[in-house]
Amino acid sequence: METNGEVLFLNTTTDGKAFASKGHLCHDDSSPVVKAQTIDELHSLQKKKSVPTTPKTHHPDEDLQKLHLQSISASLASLTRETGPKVKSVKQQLDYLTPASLSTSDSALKFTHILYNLSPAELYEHAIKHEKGSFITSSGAIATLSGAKTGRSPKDKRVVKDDTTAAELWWDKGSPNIEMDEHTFLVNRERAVDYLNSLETVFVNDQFLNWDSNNRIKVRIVSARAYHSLFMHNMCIRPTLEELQNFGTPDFTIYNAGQFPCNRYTNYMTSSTTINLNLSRREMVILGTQYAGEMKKGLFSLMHYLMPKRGILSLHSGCNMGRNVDVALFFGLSGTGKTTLSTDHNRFLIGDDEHCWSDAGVSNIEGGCYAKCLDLSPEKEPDIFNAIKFGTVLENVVFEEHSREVDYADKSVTENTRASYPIEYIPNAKIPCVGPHPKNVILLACDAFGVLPPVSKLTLAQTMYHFISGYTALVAGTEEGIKEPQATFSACFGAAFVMLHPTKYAAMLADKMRKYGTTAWLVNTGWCGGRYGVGSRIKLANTRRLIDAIHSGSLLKAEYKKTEVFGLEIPAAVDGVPSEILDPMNAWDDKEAYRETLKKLAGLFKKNFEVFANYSVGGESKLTEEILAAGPIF
Ligand SMILES: Nc1ncnc2c1ncn2[C@@H]1O[C@H](COP(=O)(O)OP(=O)(O)OP(=O)(O)O)[C@@H](O)[C@H]1O
Ligand SMILES: O=C([O-])CC(=O)C(=O)O
Ligand SMILES: [Ca+2]
Ligand SMILES: [Mn+2]
Repeated sequence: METNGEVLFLNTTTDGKAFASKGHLCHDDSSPVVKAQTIDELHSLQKKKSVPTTPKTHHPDEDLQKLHLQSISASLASLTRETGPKVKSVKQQLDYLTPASLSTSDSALKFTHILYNLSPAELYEHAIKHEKGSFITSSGAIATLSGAKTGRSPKDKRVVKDDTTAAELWWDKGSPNIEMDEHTFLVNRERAVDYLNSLETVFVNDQFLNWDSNNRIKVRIVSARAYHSLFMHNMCIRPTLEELQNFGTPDFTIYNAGQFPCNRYTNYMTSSTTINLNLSRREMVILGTQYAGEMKKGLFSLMHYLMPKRGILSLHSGCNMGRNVDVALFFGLSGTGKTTLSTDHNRFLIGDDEHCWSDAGVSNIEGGCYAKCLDLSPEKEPDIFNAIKFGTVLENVVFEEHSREVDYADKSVTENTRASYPIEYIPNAKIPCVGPHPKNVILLACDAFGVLPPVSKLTLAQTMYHFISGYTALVAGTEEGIKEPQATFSACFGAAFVMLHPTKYAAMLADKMRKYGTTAWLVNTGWCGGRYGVGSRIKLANTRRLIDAIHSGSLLKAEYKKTEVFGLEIPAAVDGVPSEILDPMNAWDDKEAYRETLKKLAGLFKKNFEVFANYSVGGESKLTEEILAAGPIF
């Protein structure tokens, strides 16, 4: 208990009264006393004053901070139709807060305590105290339950169709953008805001998207759960104290009232869950689902709208970089290996799921990763396993009651168990998360039919064909209701998030690949030696070796032959990989079954592509013809 070089002792006098004496060493074995007169004082010593967070103790900026939080609270309470809560100058804030400006309902008068950009430790405490199902696991990560929904609800997504978006967005068959009108959006917004406002406390995160500083987007997330606030703390880019003080008005605001349902009798609603995007108001509303991935992918949809307007391609892809500054992008639908394969101990991680490709190179949109945890092991995925520590959010995992050891094989809650952690939890993360133009583009498909080769080289037209097709076979339930493997086509390897017509993104990709001389590959991370149920999933170690050969450039030098039907160029040999798996025809015992399955899959590709046959890619009829010809021929 040494302070300022002085020591305090508690001595007891003969009459039993305690007094503090200064400096006198007396050989008494009673321990030194704390420098506090009361319990409250003692507790106040435990915490050092800090910024930025909810002001609890006085510091010079207290008044300003208080006003800042009050203005957020007031904008929640107010029934204004403003574009989200605005942070104003002190003078404006004072005007804003005069009683005359508040309407007279009780909810408008209520002060909702704003917990602003809390730290992971503070959020842990809130979650553990107030949110059932929150526990500290043995590695220090916080385990949480996302409630009834353990995956996204794409059928419940609605996008406001107004004069601008009617013309700009993709609305046709196959589009993820199901329309709603402005009025209904406001009805749902009011419902979410009223719910949030009825709470004693709400969490507010002010953060950034996109490591490309010229194209950074400021987002505000208003949520009811510490789990949601910590998830977004991990997933978005965390501002420095200085950046936070100069944050100003957000470019986009999410109102997450996920515990509270929407009213099913509201127009356009088909269930009690709804995720609403209003691009003109720059707002998003979530009702009836607590699955945190809705916020992450809602913001990704926003980027899929904003970035192409600036000539920047937004991509559902992972990204890493070698020591030779060679960048690779990993495209693929959910569960195909973007996170697993971009997290590579021998390379620098730029990001695992969402990127931008501009004239300056690539940049990660996010500040964190979101890894699938089912069957996670320290042997196969050491970097991800070790990232699951204090600060990491573990969703829907099962753990041993006493030791709190997580059992990653247990899918009692869901197959879509997840870990969300800040990107710097991966030891070789490249920070800032930006890199030069990609040398390789790897299209990942988890082929449950087992007929696509483990690796093949693509022509530009084939790349476009497979990019627009976006094939995989979903295995786990990232999307509500999908439990069995099933062939899926999802344009741009993420149709659930595109806002514009897929050919717009495809044309930009073709353009950039040509300009920067990027080579593309198709990698099957799925089945081998037979379809699901007969063959087995390609060993992760083998996929990693194939990808190593792409990165090193050695695969470019291999001898190639063309496969039947899909016309894919497959290598005869790859270092360290059994050659018999490289040609799926060899890997299957039953050749007849192989040919039949191959044709079946080719038919599914063809049928899926019909809707795109009438679109020209980037207004180039030549490229469009080439793309159509690059599909399966049978
Ligand atoms: N050969 C393989 N290649 C890649 N992943 C494999 C392979 N075999 C098994 N897996 C497993 O498949 C899963 C791939 O999931 P991953 O988190 O990388 O998906 P993702 O593409 O990032 O999806 P999302 O967009 O939903 O985050 C991991 O659990 C990984 O362990
Ligand atoms: O959004 C999610 O729930 C997980 C994810 O990354 C995806 O589905 O692509
Ligand atoms: Ca991922
Ligand atoms: Mn994803």
